[in-house]
Formats: sequence, structure tokens, C-alpha cells
Amino acid sequence: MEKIIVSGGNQLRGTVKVEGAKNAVLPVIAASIMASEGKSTLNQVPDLADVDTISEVLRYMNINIFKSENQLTIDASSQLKTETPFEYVRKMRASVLVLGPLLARFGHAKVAMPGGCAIGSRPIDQHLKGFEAMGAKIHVGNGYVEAFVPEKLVGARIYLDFPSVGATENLMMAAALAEGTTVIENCAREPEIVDLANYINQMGGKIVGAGTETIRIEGVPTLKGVEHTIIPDRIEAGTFMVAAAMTGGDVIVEGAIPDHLRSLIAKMREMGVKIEEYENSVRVVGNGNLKGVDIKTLPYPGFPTDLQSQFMALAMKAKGTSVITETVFENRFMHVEEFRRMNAVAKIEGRSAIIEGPSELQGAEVAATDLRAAAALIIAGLVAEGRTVVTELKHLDRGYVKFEDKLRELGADIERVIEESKEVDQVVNDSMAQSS
Ligand SMILES: CC(=O)N[C@H]1[C@@H](OP(=O)(O)OP(=O)(O)OC[C@H]2O[C@@H](n3ccc(=O)[nH]c3=O)[C@H](O)[C@@H]2O)O[C@H](CO)[C@@H](O)[C@@H]1O
Ligand SMILES: C=C(OP(=O)(O)O)C(=O)O
Repeated sequence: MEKIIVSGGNQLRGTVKVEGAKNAVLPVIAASIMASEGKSTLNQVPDLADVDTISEVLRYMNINIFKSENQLTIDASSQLKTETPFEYVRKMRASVLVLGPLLARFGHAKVAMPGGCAIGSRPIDQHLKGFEAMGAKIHVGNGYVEAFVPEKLVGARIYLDFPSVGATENLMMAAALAEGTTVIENCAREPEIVDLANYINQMGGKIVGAGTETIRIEGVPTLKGVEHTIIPDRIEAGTFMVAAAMTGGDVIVEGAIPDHLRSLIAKMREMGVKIEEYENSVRVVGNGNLKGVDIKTLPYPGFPTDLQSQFMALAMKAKGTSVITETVFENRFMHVEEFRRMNAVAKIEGRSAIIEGPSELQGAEVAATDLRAAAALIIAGLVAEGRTVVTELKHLDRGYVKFEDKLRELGADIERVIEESKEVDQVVNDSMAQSS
């Protein structure tokens, strides 16, 4: 078992560089399935477990995919298998993003149904409703969803009940190779949607309106492989911004696009954090005198649910009450219990977590419950007294590249240990005893 051990007390200082966005690269890799001629070359691909998982999905389908440093080369030009087994979907729900591309190109797709996870039940009804509107027949059974279309998908007008990121992406991909025009209304407006539309347009697609509530797609007969650079990860950037502010440090986050981080920047400023904006970076200067604020997670450009737990860690160091309301996922407060183990004063009331600060956080042994909770617990450890030991790192590694190394370079006292011997356990236990 691997653990991250962090000793609190050091301020973060220096420069940290963010990677390409996980939530942009996954749909872009899925869209590459639609390139029936030529190779796709993707740059700024983060070295993440999720990228390995989706690469395995593509390999299973007979796609040639080659990774070198931060570049992926994908050749999907041959006849492909149109199935994705449960083992891949179980590891990563974004595997369902292959449905749209496969259905559009081959008229068939069979993918294991994603189950719920620690943050909610996560159904895909909006994806399926859109495919049906485009003429697909859907069969759900034996743990799989299977979609067929006798000839080609046909363009349709689709209204999403909720601006789902995954449904917008899956339907935009399916529509790119459908016959005629598709209009998706009430769609998601995240920067990752825009990145995907730009990629598909470079491949020969005809998409307008990405980044607004209505996307219009003219189907084209074929798409080809092209070169594309993935946008920077706004969630990773936001995580370092919060970490810098928590420790009262001074950090430049290189690659952060301020326009992608408006809601976070506004809320951090409201708390009293000084933020300087540049074209492709931000500088965060902490302040020992933070004040509590309220946030409500919403689809973009609202406050991102993927920064909710990290922001909660920051709220724990702010003076006064912060009310953090989660509206995107039904159950994304599992970290509250772990924060309480670190002496946070926090309670859940319905869809809100109420934080009373500032808390004197104490190091404890805590378990990551999801990817962002992992990061949040680690950054809480940066300001806790004594040592915090964070387990369940498989969540962290899905979405952060060398998180602990980047924090260490900024001055944190942090290390990852692999529990192979009793000795490591002893060191952890001794230090836990010292800090309690
Ligand atoms: C790989 C990726 O990009 N993941 C992101 C994506 O996830 P994902 O694409 O799964 O998120 P969605 O926007 O689809 O889901 C948001 C909400 O809508 C519900 N819903 C969604 C689809 C559907 O058919 N029916 C339905 O009820 C979900 O259960 C959830 O409560 O957007 C989320 C919301 O910003 C982020 O937290 C995830 O990091
Ligand atoms: C919830 C997340 O990802 P996924 O949709 O891949 O589970 C996330 O990135 O925080």
C-alpha cells in the first residue's frame, strides 16, 4: 500500500507548472476513434492513470496507440472492435465516452454500464436519450448498454435536462459523423467542451457554438487524424492556488488560464487572498487573515464541483462560517468526515457543509474517498500540526501528475512511501504518536 505523509507548517513558495487537462484529454482520445484515415497526435498529454485506462480501452478495440513523454499517437484507421468491457469502465467512468464515436463511425457500440461511485449515482440517461433522438436503438441488459443504428445516425434537436459534461461530449462526437444537423440545447459550457469541439473541427468536423448553451453540429462523412495540444488543467491549477493560499505562501501557477478560473479567483479574493492574473499564469499571495465565504457548485462558469473539497480545506483556515453547497453531485461530501478526523469543525446539512473556522487542524491518518478529496486532504495536511498520512492514493493518481513532488518543490515536507516493510509502518506510527 502507498501512503503520502505530509508534515504541516511550511509555506509554499516558487513556481509550479500545470499539466494538460485530464477532463480534456479523455474525450479528445475518445474522439480520435472517429479518425478513419491518418494518425492523431496529441501534445501535453498528462501522465495519469486515467490516460492509461482509456488507452487500454482503445488498444482493446485494435487501435494502435503509442505514448512518448507527453505525446500520444493514435492510429484508428483499421476496422475496430466496438465493445468496452466492465474492467475499464469500473476503473474510470469516462470510458463511456467511446459510445458516441463508435456508434457514429460503425453504427454499433457496446459498453459496460458505469455504476455509481463515491460522489453519486452518475446515470447516463441524457447520453442515451440523445443517441435515441439521432435514431439509435438502445438495449440495456446484463450490465451493458448496447446501441445500434441500422445505417447512419441522423441529426436531431436535443434538449439536455441538465448541462451534463459527458452527455454534451458524447452527443457532440456522435453528431460529428451523423447525417444532417444536430442542435444540442442546454449543453455544458466547460472549457474542455470547447477543446473537444476545436479538435473535432481540426479533424474536419463542423461544430459551432461550443462554450455556449447551444451547440450546432453539421455531420460530415469522415474525419481524419490531426495534431492537437490539450488545454491546461484548470482543476490542477486551482488546487495549487488553494494550497498556496492555505499556507500563506507565494506561488506562481504557470499554465493557469485566469479566464477558466473566474469563479475560484472571485471567491478567493472575497476571502482576502491576493491574486495577480497574467495571460497564462496566476500568482497567489496568501494572507494570514482569511475570512469565511459561501460557495455553491454549479456547471461552468459556476464554481466547479471538482474544486469543492479543496476549497473546503481553505475554508477551514478562514475566520467565520463558510457554507459550501454541492449541487452537481448528490453525495460529494465524503471528505467531511475525514476532515473532522483532522479536527475540522464541519457538519453536513442537506446538500451543504457548514464549516466553522479557523480550525486548528491536526495531523491524522485519513483515507481519500475520491480524486479531489485526495488532493484536499493532502493540502489540509500542509497546514495541520504534525503528520498527516493519506491513503487510497489510487484516486489521486487518476488525476494528478507527481502531486507530492510538485508540492515538495514548492517547499512542502511531503513524501510518498510504499508500505513494504514493518519499518515504514513503525516510522508512521512513531510520528503519529509524536504528533498527537
Ligand atoms: C471526465 C470528466 O470530464 N469528468 C467530469 C465530468 O463528469 P461527468 O461528465 O460524469 O459529469 P456530468 O456533467 O455528466 O454530471 C453532472 C451531474 O449530472 C448527472 N447526470 C449526468 C448525465 C446523465 O445522463 N444523467 C445525469 O443525471 C450526474 O449524475 C451528475 O449529478 O463533469 C463533472 C461535472 O463538472 C466533473 O465533476 C467531472 O470531473
Ligand atoms: C469526478 C472527477 O472525475 P471523473 O468524472 O473522471 O470521475 C474529477 O475529475 O474530479
